[in-house]
Amino acid sequence: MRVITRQIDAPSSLVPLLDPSRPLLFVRRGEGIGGIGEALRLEFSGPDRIRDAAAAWRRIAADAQIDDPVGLSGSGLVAFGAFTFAAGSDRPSVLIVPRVIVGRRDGVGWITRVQVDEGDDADDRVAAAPFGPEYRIPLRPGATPPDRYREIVAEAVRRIHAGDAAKVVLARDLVGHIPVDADLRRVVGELALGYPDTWTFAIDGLLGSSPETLVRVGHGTVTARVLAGSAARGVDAASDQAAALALATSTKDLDEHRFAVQSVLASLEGHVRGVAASEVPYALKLPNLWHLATDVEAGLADGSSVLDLAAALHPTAAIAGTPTDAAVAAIAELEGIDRRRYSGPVGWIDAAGNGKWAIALRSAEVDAAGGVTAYAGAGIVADSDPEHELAETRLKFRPIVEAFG
Ligand SMILES: C=C(O[C@@H]1C=C(C(=O)O)C=C[C@H]1O)C(=O)O
Repeated sequence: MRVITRQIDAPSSLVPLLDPSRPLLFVRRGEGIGGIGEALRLEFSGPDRIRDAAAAWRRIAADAQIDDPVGLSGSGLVAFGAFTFAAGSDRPSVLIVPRVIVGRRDGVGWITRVQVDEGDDADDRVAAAPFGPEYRIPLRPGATPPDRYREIVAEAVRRIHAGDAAKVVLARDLVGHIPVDADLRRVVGELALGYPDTWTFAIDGLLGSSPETLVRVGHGTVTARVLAGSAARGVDAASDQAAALALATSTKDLDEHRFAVQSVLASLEGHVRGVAASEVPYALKLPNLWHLATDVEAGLADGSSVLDLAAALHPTAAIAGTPTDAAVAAIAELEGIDRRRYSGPVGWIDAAGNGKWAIALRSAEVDAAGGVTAYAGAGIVADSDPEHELAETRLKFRPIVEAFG
């Protein structure tokens, strides 16, 4: 592959530049990268899907000729990726190298062109195209309707009391249908506008706005943002403060959160040095929710790429549970849905192994026939209440329900 990056005037928004039916995007606060076309697409499956992708990418990156005078996070050769939550999903996990990548960071814009074969002329006209017709679709209960969700939460609580696991994250689904040729940039644009502090992504039909950073690597530094423990926002300033305070002092939520932080620290062990994480989590404010959050920072110790670390981290206790094997088995048995790429790693990696990966939450998968499946879940612990957990999933669906509606 020959890869050439050049500086351009920073585009005010990347979304209008993308392909309406196959947008590729990873942004936060208006900064990040978008992709057009596919120069290379690799698919992975099975228990080693992330590790296999990390190894394949190392070989591809080593062979590429890269001319990148811009040198910012996301410039040069980049692959976007989305991985399934489960090893046995019927969906593939993918790495996609676009033909053209556009980026924006610190007021600087750039364009990267990727040439695969000699004489292969990338169509380099990148222009904003007007959005297609408006559409608004409802998302309705899917394979796991609310009644069933209450039942499986109650069953998980019973199993936790019986000692099978300490925490199990259970999700349910909503389904809908968009018109043929619907412009997916509309949904992505809504998400980016409504949830600017989250990672807004669009990769291979997986669209969403996730507040949770699985892992980031850059300049030899590794960071993660662990979320677990949630509460509804208050209706006014006083009740909102009270909700945040109640969350930050709730034993149930602090327990749930501790499991998630411990799983991240244990997975990073051996790969990092000098780990810094706060003793107590803070309350992270989103438009729809409060979350307990812990930011983790460390130095990279072993030359791992961001995908190597994603492979080590996935699935964290934030989206699977504790202990991992028992939680994953309980999820497969109780949920009765294929999570596909929901709660899997989603993000990008560059030729040096740096990159940014989020956990695909607050998201939906759009298939080729226009079928939409959205997922949201909640961490179940010993004193979880089914009605409360159901209400929490409703709040977590809000970004995606509103973006499609
Ligand atoms: C499982 C989801 O979110 C995860 C579970 C949380 C919780 O149980 O409190 C909070 C944030 C995420 O780690 C989801 O959004 O679907």
